[in-house]
Formats: sequence, C-alpha cells, structure tokens
Amino acid sequence: MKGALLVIDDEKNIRETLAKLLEEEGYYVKTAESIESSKKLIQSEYFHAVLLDIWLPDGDGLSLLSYIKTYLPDTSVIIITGHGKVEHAVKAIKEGAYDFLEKPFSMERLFLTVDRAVQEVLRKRATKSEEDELIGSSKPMMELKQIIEKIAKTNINVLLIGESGTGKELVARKIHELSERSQAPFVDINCASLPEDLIEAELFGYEKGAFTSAFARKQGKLELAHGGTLFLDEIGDMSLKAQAKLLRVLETKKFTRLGGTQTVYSEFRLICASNKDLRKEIKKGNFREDLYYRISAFIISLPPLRERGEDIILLAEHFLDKFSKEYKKPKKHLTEEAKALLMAYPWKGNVRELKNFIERLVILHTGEEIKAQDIKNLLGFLPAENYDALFEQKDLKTAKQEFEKLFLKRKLKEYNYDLKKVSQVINLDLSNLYRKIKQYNIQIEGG
Ligand SMILES: Nc1ncnc2c1ncn2[C@@H]1O[C@H](COP(=O)(O)OP(=O)(O)OP(=O)(O)O)[C@@H](O)[C@H]1O
Repeated sequence: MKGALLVIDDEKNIRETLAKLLEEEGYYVKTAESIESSKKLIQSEYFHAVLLDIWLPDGDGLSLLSYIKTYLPDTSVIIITGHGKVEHAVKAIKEGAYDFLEKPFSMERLFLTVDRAVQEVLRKRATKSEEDELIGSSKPMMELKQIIEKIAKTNINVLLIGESGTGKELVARKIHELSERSQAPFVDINCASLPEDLIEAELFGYEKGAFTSAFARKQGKLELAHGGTLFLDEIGDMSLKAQAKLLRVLETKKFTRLGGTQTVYSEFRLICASNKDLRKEIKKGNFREDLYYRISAFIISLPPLRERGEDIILLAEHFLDKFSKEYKKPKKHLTEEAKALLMAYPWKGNVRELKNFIERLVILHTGEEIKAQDIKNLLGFLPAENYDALFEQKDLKTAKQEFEKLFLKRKLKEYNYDLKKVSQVINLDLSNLYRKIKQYNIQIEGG
C-alpha cells in the first residue's frame, strides 16, 4: 500500500473515478461527499493525504482544512478547484494546504501530486521519530537508558513518575520502540485533558447510539492498542469510576464498548505516567490502591533537570542544532558565560521549558555566538521589548496593570500553571488570582 487517501468531492462520478484510479495505483482510498461525512472519517481513520473539493453541498470545503489539521496534523491536503478558481486554492495554501489541482487535470498530474504529498508526510513522520533520541550523559540518565533496554524486552507494566516536562512520554515511546511490539501501535491518552465521561468513551470506544453524539461505532484506545503499548499519561487524574473499569480490563483483558454487549479482547503493554504522588492520592481517597499495584510493577522515577546539571548543556546544544536546522539559521554555539547561566537557572518546567526557550532563542538571535546577555535578555525578569513597552504607558495606573499582567503571566508559566502553587508563591489568595487571570484575559500557553 502506497498510502491512505481520503477523496472528498460532491460529484459522484468524479469521486468514484478518482478513487478507482488511485486504488489501481496502489493506494487505500476512502471517499466522502459532504463536510459531515468527511468529519466522521477524519475522526476515525488515518490518511496520509486528503483530496478536497472546495465546493461542497453543506458548506465551504475550506472550513474542513482546520478540522483536518486538528485531527490529522501531519496529513497533506490537496485542494481541487474548478477551472479558473485558482484564487481559492491560493487562499487554501496560505491556510496550510499542501498543493492544488485545477480541473480538468491529467492522470499524470494527479498521480504526481498525490505521490509527492504522501512522500512529504512519510518524510515528516520519519524525522519525527529521529528527534525522539533520549539525550543525557548524567549518571541518572545513563542508568535510565540501561533500565529502558532491559525492561523493553519484558511485558511488565511500568509507572513513570517525575515532574512535568522531564521526559516521561519520551521514555514511554522509547520502551515501546525497543520492545518486540515496536511494529504494533503506540497508543497514548492524556487522562488530565479529558472530562470524565469522555475518557471512558476514548478508552472503551462506543457503539452507534450509545449517546446522542455517537453517530457511528468508534473503537476505543484499549482496542486500538491491541498487540502494542498503551500509554496512560497523568493517570492520577482519572476518575474513580474509570479507574474501577480500567482495573477490570487489566484483570480480565476484556471489556465492552459503551452502549454495547459484544466482548472485546485486547492484549497490550501498559505504561502509565504521573506527576502526582499516587501514594498520597491513595491516602486522600482519589486513587485506588489495587489499581496502583497493578500499574506499578516497575517504577521509573525521572529526576528534575536541575538535578542533572551536565545534561542541561548537552540538551541545550542538541536543541540549538535541531532548531537552527529547522529555521535554516547558521549553526550557533554558547559562550562559557552563557553556559553558566543556563546551568544556574532552575528550569521548573524541565526539558520542555529548556526546549521551548532554545527555540525562541534560535528564532530571535542573529549570528553564531550566543552570549550571556542574549540568555539574560530572554530569561531575565522581563523580555527587553516588554520592558520598554511599560515605559510607553502614559499613566501610572495602566503601567502598573501592564506590569501586573506580565508578572502573573511569567509566574504562571514558571510554575506550569499550577494556580495553587502560584498563589502561595506570590502571596495572593486563589480567588484573587482567578479574578486577575480573567481580568487580564491571560491565556494558558502551550508547551
Ligand atoms: N532526555 C531528553 N532528551 C531529549 N529530549 C527530551 C528529553 N527529555 C524530554 N525531552 C523533550 O522534552 C519535551 C517534554 O518531554 P515529555 O513530553 O516526554 O515530558 P513529560 O514528562 O511526559 O511531561 P508531562 O508530564 O507534562 O506530560 C518533549 O519535547 C521531549 O521530546
């Protein structure tokens, strides 16, 4: 199979002809005639490329573009436009489409465009896995690498604990890659980002009609992980109800989809992660003790970055190379003073914070040598440009508010949006902190 394609066109003849031609070329092809039916397919299946006719009976095909980007972030979208409607295609490309085909087009042009689009996705996916290298030469990292190799060969359930951004997900992926399951799927789910009832739907899947928006059967993550690895991130945030259901699955290896009666079997290796202390959560009555023993047959603790000083520079240099290449910037290096500053910084957001910091540095920095001042400008109390902006305010009240907003933004980021913690650190009670976050419309930034 050369790749999976979705052809979206309202004209039956065109849809079927394209599908037939592409199938004969060796692609797996699904078709859809409207926005609604496309959405269902996009949610439930993976496609390397989507051929999208802009004109659809139930709306503008362009509105599907962002939907595709959400569910299938690396998929290439090829826009099909009517003759003389190239301006629509240009707009689509500005919004992230990969290429366009103007009707009428030849078979050669079709195959060439689709082939390039699929190759592009395969290339992106390959470089993504290359990136996943686990960097570090500190004692804990060297030990970690040895442990990973050993346990990867077993089927033991692993619990990864460590602060946010220490690399728990990366380690989980490494264990999967080095295991005999590496060709089978690695399926991950973040228990903290989903509300209680959605998490059950995600884990167990559902049958058509199980609830009002269940338009079609959907396989759950437990089912999708069959033969592979299931990674449950932030398991400490799972509701007690979902914990009880999960425990039963771990004991019996079988379950039913929501609203269904058919028994589904799934065999997977379970890796869980938590940045909460689960034993404390057990004491508080938030986590089941029996589930804890099931998931924690082997516990790996990832130390915070500030406790493995030598890795800071190694990681910083690794990310400098990576982002310089990505942003097509000259190769950069750090002066000794710059390195000392990086070592002294607390990195409360761990490797993720360092990675994001280096990315910003690469974007903003010109030249090859990164000096202490460059680091200070970015890590310092206020970024220089914001600092200047404060003095452009005419009156004291607005300047104070501007400062307050920047201060809160920075503290929230520093403590990874842990509001309770921030409220303690800056000595402002929680309700006031909430109020100010709302007042200043402070957004939770990604990463
Ligand atoms: N040792 C490492 N070498 C290279 N990259 C790393 C390392 N550790 C972490 N990273 C990178 O840092 C980022 C954060 O790591 P990851 O998502 O694995 O952390 P996490 O502990 O799962 O965080 P959270 O608890 O917030 O989900 C990722 O981009 C990851 O690739």
